[in-house]
Amino acid sequence: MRVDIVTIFPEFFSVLDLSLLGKARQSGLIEVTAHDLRDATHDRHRTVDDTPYGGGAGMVMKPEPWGEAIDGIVGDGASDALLVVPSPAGEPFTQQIARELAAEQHLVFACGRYEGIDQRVVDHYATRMRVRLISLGDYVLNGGEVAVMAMIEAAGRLVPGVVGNPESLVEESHEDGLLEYPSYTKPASWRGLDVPPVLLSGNHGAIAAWRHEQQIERTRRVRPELLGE
Ligand SMILES: N#Cc1c(-c2ccc3ccn(Cc4ccncc4)c3c2)n[nH]c1N
Repeated sequence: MRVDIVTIFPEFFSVLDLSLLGKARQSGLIEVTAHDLRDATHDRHRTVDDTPYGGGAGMVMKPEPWGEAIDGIVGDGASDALLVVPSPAGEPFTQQIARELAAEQHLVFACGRYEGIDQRVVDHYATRMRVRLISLGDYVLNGGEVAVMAMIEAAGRLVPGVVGNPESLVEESHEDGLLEYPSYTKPASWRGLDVPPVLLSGNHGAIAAWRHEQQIERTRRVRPELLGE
């Protein structure tokens, strides 16, 4: 998988050199490149924003630098890459979307700032490639970088070979539509709190049943809508 990120804060993504995704990059499973949008400007102040047509507070990101930056990644014609634009107006990011992103060969993320990116950037690239506006959640961030970091981590860990033991991906929250069961490790008793005895029983059938019941109970308590309730 190739991942290109366009942002005015490319250094924000240096953290992707660490941990699991760092290993995936070193092994060539995932190639991540952060591009500085200001490298696609040509004025002395490296301007990427301007006042909004129609008035209003804040600034809007100019279309020209975005056009030059994204063309520099996908060329100037049609592209099979998927352009992902984090936006408060986007579709809610879910595990299913993470799976869909993980199946892509080439992802291009456009990280906006200020009040967002001139709409014509999305409109233009929608004529040349698939474009998805995706929201991290129903709260307001100052830009797209945090959202893109979450999307890259959520999708990257699903890319075959990135996670050592694929089994560990199966029993996670949201993977089967339920929240995950509680986990325990040694010691068997800690500050007067004991590990549920069934987990020490060695009875794998009873353990699986208990874990599933815990998933249902936790999902009903915390996220009843996932059960259609
Ligand atoms: N994904 C996602 C997001 C964002 C988000 C994403 C990109 C940009 C670019 C600029 N801003 C700032 C802004 C713009 C317009 N309205 C309010 C704030 C962004 C916010 N906020 N909340 C989310 N869940």
